[in-house]
Amino acid sequence: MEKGVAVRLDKVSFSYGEAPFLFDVEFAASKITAIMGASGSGKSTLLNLVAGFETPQSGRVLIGGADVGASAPSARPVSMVFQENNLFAHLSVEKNVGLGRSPSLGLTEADRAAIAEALSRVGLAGKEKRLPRELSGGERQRVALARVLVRDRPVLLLDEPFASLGPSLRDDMLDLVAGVHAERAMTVLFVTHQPEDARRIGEDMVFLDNGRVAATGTAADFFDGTGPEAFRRYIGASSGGSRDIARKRT
Ligand SMILES: Nc1ncnc2c1ncn2[C@@H]1O[C@H](COP(=O)(O)OP(=O)(O)OP(=O)(O)O)[C@@H](O)[C@H]1O
Repeated sequence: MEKGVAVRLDKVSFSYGEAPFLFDVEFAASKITAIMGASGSGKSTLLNLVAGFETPQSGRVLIGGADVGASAPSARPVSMVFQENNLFAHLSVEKNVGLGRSPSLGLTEADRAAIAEALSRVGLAGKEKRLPRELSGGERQRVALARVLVRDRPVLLLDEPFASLGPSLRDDMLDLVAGVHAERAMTVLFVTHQPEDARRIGEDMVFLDNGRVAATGTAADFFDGTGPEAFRRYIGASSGGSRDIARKRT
């Protein structure tokens, strides 16, 4: 099983035609880093640059020290889970997970065993033959996580994967991610709007503002009240202050 690897954006510049983004940041190997920032600050763009869905205008994306600039998304050592639309509607749960092993679904016995194990790990044993529409929103995200497990890449990109789920289900899913992370030690980049989610599983924090990295540090530092001023202002504005966040968890 592969261990996590550091992810570095080395002076990566990018633009959709308007205000430019400039990312110069390293995500530590085998850690869960929560990425926060106001809407439009560039969180999804940063993940898309790592995944290879967008191409830097200059600078380099390094994964485990290797420049992945020339690699297509499928060749990069990453898997990604989005807020929704992770699954193919016409394929069963089992096949959606199988795509993590083989894009053509040419599955070996060993692949099938890995798929069954992954589905069991995320609590979906017995639902292999269902179609995505026959699942709840939370179950669909479990299928996406099972696919991450069989894909077994050292970097996991999560783009608000549980944002549409209710709070208690969200906590269950976060605990599942934390459990999988404890087993696999992948490097996780976790985009979230929810300070309590970042606090629950985040070890490190990256705070974006206006297309740039405005602050980095440990989650403990960010949330104990001494974190960066810009971050305190952000969570103060979005959720009524950091002390409320501490309380919400208890
Ligand atoms: N495909 C695109 N074409 C043009 N502009 C885009 C595109 N995708 C994003 N943008 C713009 O780039 C900026 C950053 O978008 P991005 O999705 O990275 O922000 P975000 O921090 O993830 O926001 P949110 O929290 O709302 O998801 C926004 O101003 C957005 O409008």
